[in-house]
Amino acid sequence: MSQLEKMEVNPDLAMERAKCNFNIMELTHILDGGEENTVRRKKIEDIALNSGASKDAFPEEHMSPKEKYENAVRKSCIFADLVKNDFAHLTGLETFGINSNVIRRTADAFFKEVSPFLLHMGMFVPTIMGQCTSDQMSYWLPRAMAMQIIGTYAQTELGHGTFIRGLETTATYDPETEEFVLHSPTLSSYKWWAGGLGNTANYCIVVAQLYTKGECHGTHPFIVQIRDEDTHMPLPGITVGEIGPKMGFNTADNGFLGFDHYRIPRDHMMMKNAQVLKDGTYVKVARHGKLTYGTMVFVRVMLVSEAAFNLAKACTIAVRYSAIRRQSKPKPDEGEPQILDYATQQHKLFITIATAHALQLSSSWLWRSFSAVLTEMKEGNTDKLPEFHALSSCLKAVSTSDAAYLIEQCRHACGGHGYMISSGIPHLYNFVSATRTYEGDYTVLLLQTARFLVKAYEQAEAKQPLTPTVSYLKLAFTRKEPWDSSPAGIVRSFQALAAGKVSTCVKNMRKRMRSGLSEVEAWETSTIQLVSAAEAHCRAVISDAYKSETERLTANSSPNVKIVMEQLSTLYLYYWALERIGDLLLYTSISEKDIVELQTAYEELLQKIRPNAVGIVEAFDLRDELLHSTLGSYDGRAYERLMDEALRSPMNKEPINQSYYKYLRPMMKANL
Ligand SMILES: CCCCCCCC/C=C\CCCCCCCCCCCC(=O)SCCNC(=O)CCNC(=O)[C@H](O)C(C)(C)COP(=O)(O)OP(=O)(O)OC[C@H]1O[C@@H](n2cnc3c(N)ncnc32)[C@H](O)[C@@H]1OP(=O)(O)O
Ligand SMILES: Cc1cc2nc3c(=O)[nH]c(=O)nc-3n(C[C@H](O)[C@H](O)[C@H](O)COP(=O)(O)OP(=O)(O)OC[C@H]3O[C@@H](n4cnc5c(N)ncnc54)[C@H](O)[C@@H]3O)c2cc1C
Repeated sequence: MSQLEKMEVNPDLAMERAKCNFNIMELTHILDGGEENTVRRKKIEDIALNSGASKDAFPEEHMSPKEKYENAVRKSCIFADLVKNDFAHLTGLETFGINSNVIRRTADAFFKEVSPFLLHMGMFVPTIMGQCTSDQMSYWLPRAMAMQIIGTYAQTELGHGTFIRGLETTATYDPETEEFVLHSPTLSSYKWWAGGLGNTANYCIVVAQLYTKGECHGTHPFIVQIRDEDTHMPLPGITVGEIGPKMGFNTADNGFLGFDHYRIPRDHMMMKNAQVLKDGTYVKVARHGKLTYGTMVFVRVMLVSEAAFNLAKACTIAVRYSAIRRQSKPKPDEGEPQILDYATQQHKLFITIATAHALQLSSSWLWRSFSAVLTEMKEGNTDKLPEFHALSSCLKAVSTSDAAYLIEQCRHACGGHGYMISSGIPHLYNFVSATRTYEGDYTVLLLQTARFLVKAYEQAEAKQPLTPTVSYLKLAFTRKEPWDSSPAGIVRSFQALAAGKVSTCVKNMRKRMRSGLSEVEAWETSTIQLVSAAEAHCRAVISDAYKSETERLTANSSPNVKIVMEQLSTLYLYYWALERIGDLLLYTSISEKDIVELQTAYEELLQKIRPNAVGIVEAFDLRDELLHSTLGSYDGRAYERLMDEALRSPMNKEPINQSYYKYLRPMMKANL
């Protein structure tokens, strides 16, 4: 038995648990969306994690890139089998993986980085569901679900990721053979980045410019076989490989792909939204031109829950560690305090917890809106798509950006030990910082939201009706918002601030156009302010959703759980009001006295949250297997775990490394 298995819980952590004054499990149920969800999640975690299949005999950090990948494939196959045979019925979905936070969450115990199947589950299958006709779906979906084929999503090229209309891969229809000919005309047209493409996938969705009868109809998705189903050899006309080491995602075999006049059958074009008939006639089916971008919108919604989940992991690690770490001696007569007692540490960490709640609740709210929009779209009504695109774009941008910033803050909060891979935080940061870029870069997505806001502002100006998430824009045409420090008052101030910023942008653009700039130039020169306005809009949306979801979810909860949730949602509002003081001074009547009072109220709130901090993070109910952390484990034995990990390092397997004889000894002897 290792020394660790004999260890008891760290006494500081035991003391924190003893003083928690609310029912932790009740909060867990709320965060899980109900007690029955918690029960089902725990069952799934027990099946998957108690088997020990998620564990590595040898630490992954010490494997070569190739070994890491092979180990991730091995575990992906075990995990896929578990999902299919042991708990697919418990997720309530015939399909596995899709929209299932539980499966997503459980998978993290198996992969410190990511599974090479992530894109299969996260984009290949959803694109089949969203872009195929029912005939196509009944052919492809069962094969993909049963993992008879493994797919990925190859849209981005070396030369273009953001600007989809600029993609260069061509799919030219040949009516003679009823085939599309896929071709990569330039180096910059090579597909680049798709997860699982390097070595794992034998199929992929390729987004290419469709040509038929000599005319280009823009980008469309195609299902393309790239490797032999038996030998796995790349097929003739296909050049495929892996793109090399990255900051994170190193077990995802992100790949490149080129086509040399490669032929696929006509019906491998995904034909739900547009079709090419046998004779080459192009038929547009969808009522909205951007429905082929549907998978990206779906994944953007998913990424808001991803941000919340990874933030929950980071703050669980950092808060537990801050409870067991003692440092400095501010009072000479007393011992060293737990670092969690420092106000500055609370300032770093409690906003992280509050943001995890804010994003999780906003994400549930966003999923509900998404389901409603999907239902309407199935009935042929796409009226809500522009608003939903604007909403999902800004929420994806702001949630992933906030999560990356706050995970880094958690690393700072763990001092030097947070820099260790074994703390778990570097992996979280590397993963989440990529989510700020992929599926639409932060700035680019906020500018999409800004386009919608500017149009909505013009509607407000013309006294036309506004859609719900922007109805506050009418505040831009009223007097300065009076400052009110209640939660509802702060949400209103954030709305007034966003409305004021949108109004300033529009006025600046108009002024620039009057001075001779074209509309495009006026937009371009205003983009810094437009990004800021879209961020302010998103902050107002999150604050509003967080506040109202907290009220809804605590309507019948026990008093102490209600207090804890309200404290956190108020903390979120105070924190962002203090961060945006300059803007509030411009767009509300906030005074110097109000600001001083707000700062005091914020600091008092940190103290109120402090006694329950460990209990609050433990309500995320993250098992040690999911955290992969020496610093954040349930027993709080961080030092023993750090030492245990150090001793597992291959660098400590021999008392003298051979480089001593080869290099160090000759050098030192020569210098005698
Ligand atoms: C068994 C083991 C398995 C273990 C696994 C565990 C289980 C896994 C389960 C689930 C996991 C879930 C997690 C998922 C993670 C997935 C990982 C993903 C990895 C990364 C993948 C990628 O990155 S794929 C590539 C994504 N690329 C992008 O996002 C590109 C961004 N660019 C764009 O979106 C667009 O080009 C643009 C928005 C920037 C502009 O588009 P375009 O130039 O075409 O349009 P216009 O500027 O002309 O605009 C015209 C008009 O249309 C509006 N519009 C644009 N986009 C949309 C849209 N999507 N919807 C609606 N409307 C849109 C635009 O605003 C304009 O409107 P106007 O009214 O004219 O203003
Ligand atoms: C880990 C990871 C996994 C990925 N997986 C996949 C995958 O599976 N499949 C796939 O198809 N793709 C994938 N991608 C690609 C990803 O979707 C793109 O990298 C992303 O959309 C950003 O596009 P880009 O690289 O072209 O960035 P660029 O657009 O070149 O961005 C560079 C900079 O230019 C700025 N910029 C660009 N356009 C504008 C503009 N109009 N206005 C203002 N600023 C602008 C951006 O804000 C950014 O600061 C992945 C990427 C990563 C990092």
